[in-house]
Amino acid sequence: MGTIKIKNIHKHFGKFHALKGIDLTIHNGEFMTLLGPSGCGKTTFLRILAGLEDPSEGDITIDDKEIVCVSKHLSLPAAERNLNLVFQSYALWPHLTVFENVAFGLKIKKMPKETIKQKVQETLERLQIAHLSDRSPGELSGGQQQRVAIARAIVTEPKILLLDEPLSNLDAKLRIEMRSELKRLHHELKTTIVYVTHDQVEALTLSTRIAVFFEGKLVQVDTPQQLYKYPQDLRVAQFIGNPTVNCVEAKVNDEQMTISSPLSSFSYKTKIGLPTVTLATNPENIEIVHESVPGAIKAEVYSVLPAGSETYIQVKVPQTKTILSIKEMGEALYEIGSTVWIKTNIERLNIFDPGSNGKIDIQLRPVISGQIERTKIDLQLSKTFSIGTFS
Ligand SMILES: Nc1ncnc2c1ncn2[C@@H]1O[C@H](COP(=O)(O)OP(=O)(O)OP(=O)(O)O)[C@@H](O)[C@H]1O
Repeated sequence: MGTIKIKNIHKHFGKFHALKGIDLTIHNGEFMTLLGPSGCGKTTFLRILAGLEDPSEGDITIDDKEIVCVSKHLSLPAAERNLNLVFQSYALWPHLTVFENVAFGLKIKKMPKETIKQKVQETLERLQIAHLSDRSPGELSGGQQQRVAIARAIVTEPKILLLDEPLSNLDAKLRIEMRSELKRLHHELKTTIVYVTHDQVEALTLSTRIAVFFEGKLVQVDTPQQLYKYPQDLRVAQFIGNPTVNCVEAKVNDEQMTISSPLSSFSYKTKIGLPTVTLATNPENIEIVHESVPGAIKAEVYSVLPAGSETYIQVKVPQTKTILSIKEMGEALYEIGSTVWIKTNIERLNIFDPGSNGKIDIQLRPVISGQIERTKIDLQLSKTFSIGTFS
């Protein structure tokens, strides 16, 4: 078991309010990633979980056992929390061999020699480093050292594993390799993992859920799929996705219940009460079409970036100078400067209040004019939108 319940955690460093009331439940066996830009408070939060830092306010329980309760002046020492922490810098003991590094925690627990030998051997094999058993850390590559650090953390079978940017010192190829190793390990061990990163691809690929931090606050906790498709905050939308999400300002006409933007124009059912909103959509939700079909907008190809299995295309919407990113699978051949037509899937459009960054949940109605010059246009029929004609 390894369920962590965190209630109303605050952390002040002098006058600086680093964590501002964090509430989060991490379920047993979850791979929970703490994601956010540099300085948002992820590491501080992890250090509080680990017992390396005390919060200024709040409670933490692990499997209903209180480990932190500031009002009762309670904070269990790190060693009594049944968790292990792996740092970004592997922090291996340089004078000990790989075997001795991994065996250390078991020796402290005074396990019999034979049991230690067997457990260490099993763990080294699991991480595919058994052949390096007699080497010292100085004789290992960065990736091998990282595996030793992880082996050392899991050999004692902690309920909870805390990982602080464990892959950030590895090169791009090794990072990808280690990502799948970590995912496989989590699947096999079923340990609760709390993982800190500022790399959104790492978060999306590894996690069962992601907790996104901004400026000391938890902004959204969701599965990677939900977070990517339905960000609840504009900052989350802008942080997740590669290439980054397309954001455009759109004018709201509450009298006519219409929103017009360089991306798409449509009507809605309930008043918004704001003069402008921000529309956000991921690059794969915009399609390049080669003629002026209903709902399409004229644009000019600005750049074409082939990336092997996919192609990133940027287009400029002439009247507005807006540049949009589009992702197409496979090889896409477009001439820079040529005219294309683009069509946005409005079902995959998220709408935000640019003031608060919060998501606006409004019921959208059909595209009323796909073109910047408003011409009479037939509306598309989709399962959620009704048919009609606007002029
Ligand atoms: N001991 C400290 N004293 C004062 N301020 C601190 C201390 N530790 C952290 N901070 C501040 O608290 C904020 C959060 O820091 P933290 O290390 O948790 O951020 P982070 O999200 O992990 O960033 P990064 O990804 O760069 O590691 C930062 O503004 C940092 O400067």
